Amino acid sequence: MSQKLEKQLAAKEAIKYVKNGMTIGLGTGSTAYYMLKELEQLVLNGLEIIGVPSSENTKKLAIEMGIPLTTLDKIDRMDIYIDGTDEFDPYMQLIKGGGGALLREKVLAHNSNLVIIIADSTKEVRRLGEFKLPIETIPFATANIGRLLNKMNLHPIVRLKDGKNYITDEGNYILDLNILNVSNLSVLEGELKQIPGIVETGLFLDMAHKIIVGKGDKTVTLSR
Ligand SMILES: O=C[C@H](O)[C@H](O)[C@H](O)COP(=O)(O)O
Repeated sequence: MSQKLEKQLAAKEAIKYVKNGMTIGLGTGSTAYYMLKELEQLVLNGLEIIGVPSSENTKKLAIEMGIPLTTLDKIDRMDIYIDGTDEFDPYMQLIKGGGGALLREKVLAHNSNLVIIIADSTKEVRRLGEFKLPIETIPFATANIGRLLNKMNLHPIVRLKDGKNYITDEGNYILDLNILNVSNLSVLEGELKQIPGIVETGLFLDMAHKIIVGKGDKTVTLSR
């Protein structure tokens, strides 16, 4: 079964949690795209929901699909947040940010009553870290932070796009870190968040309430 079908199945399952009148945080990426397609259909069929997009890209797609939108400054909390992930482990911990949207995604997930992660089966790992950990840094401090993280053996790589620094929706840069040798990820999260100029990390620890995984022609749901 293809990854595409597994993503679609996971998205269809996640959408079952969406009810009339809900406010929904809309994730970013190729898996979240299928969730948007499901919502597009529900909205066409008369369901009344409001989405809060986690990126300019998702905002554009949602507008094209006719999904009503609002912004975080106009609401208190979201009923549900639905998004993909780059990796998840058996303890439901995640690495996100492969698409560079980690900062707004983490803000929305933090402000949602139910966080549902959708994934194809390739995203499942025994231990996080095959995928490099993205962190978002302010341009002013990125080179300095890079040198510091090198000394911490995290081998930072500045993310590029078309030969230039990749720029996030918040105008920041991304460093991708090798965390394979890190034994305690919550300690690492604390250390990174204490470095001025690091705005956010792609470690989503204890944030996912459900992970819906497409596996072949079925889905498996992990719940916290
Ligand atoms: O920044 C991007 C997000 O964290 C995505 O949810 C993540 O990269 C997974 O993307 P995809 O569903 O395309 O694999």
